[in-house]
Amino acid sequence: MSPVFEVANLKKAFGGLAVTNNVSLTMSPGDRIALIGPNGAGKTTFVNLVTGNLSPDSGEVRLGGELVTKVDAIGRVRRGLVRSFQVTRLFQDMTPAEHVGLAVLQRDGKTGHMFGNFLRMPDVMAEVDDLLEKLGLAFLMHRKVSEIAYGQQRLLEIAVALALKPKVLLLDEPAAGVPQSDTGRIEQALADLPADLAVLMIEHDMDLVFRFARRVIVLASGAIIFDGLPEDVTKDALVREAYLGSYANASPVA
Ligand SMILES: Nc1ncnc2c1ncn2[C@@H]1O[C@H](COP(=O)(O)OP(=O)(O)OP(=O)(O)O)[C@@H](O)[C@H]1O
Repeated sequence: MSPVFEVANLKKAFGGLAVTNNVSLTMSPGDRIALIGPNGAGKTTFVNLVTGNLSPDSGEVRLGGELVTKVDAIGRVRRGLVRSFQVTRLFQDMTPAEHVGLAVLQRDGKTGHMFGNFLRMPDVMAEVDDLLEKLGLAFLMHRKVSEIAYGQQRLLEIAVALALKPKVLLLDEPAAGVPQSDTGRIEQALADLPADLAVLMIEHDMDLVFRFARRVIVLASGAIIFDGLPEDVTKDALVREAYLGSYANASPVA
């Protein structure tokens, strides 16, 4: 299958510190990849570089074969590279329906309607209903974000990302901060993501990594030190050394 996303020899340094050190990877439709690494390994910087929120010092990023290294973040979203919307970027006074509706309009280049009553547009509302229903949020679609639980806000991030119809979805710790009682809903949402979507998830929770990922990439000091199957990652000597044993006792779930 031809790759949907390619990163080649990406480099970024802050001052003298190489934070992204010659990173290359490819993703195909349907991939389920977990990107892990110790604190400060460079995971967030990598995501910022590929989404266009930071400029690399050198290297290339391609989406669907097209070189996008010089394309801005919005242009990359239009081409199908979407990062999960962060809770901190949700508007507390807006409703889930308004968030997802705006994402649908943005995707279709109809932001001129943003201040009209787009919630009366049947085609927009059909998509809003459908997505919020799938994520179990339909019952509170007209409540303010400030009134809904944190776990529901994290599900809303996923709904907003999906409204943009991504080909590649980057998820930054989708269950972080969610009470244990609500993580099942997030995991279900991850399991229900479209089969042909390529997903890369940054995650510290190794139980979630082993349940979600079919491939694991380990970043340490800005470089990829492992790219392979989940069942092999904890056996890898370089990975064990990078974590100094902190994850080495975790075991993959069959
Ligand atoms: N804008 C910046 N200027 C200078 N140094 C930075 C900047 N952004 C990140 N760094 C440094 O780059 C390194 C990698 O940071 P990054 O946030 O990408 O790591 P991470 O793997 O996402 O960490 P964590 O798991 O703790 O979120 C760290 O040493 C960090 O201090």
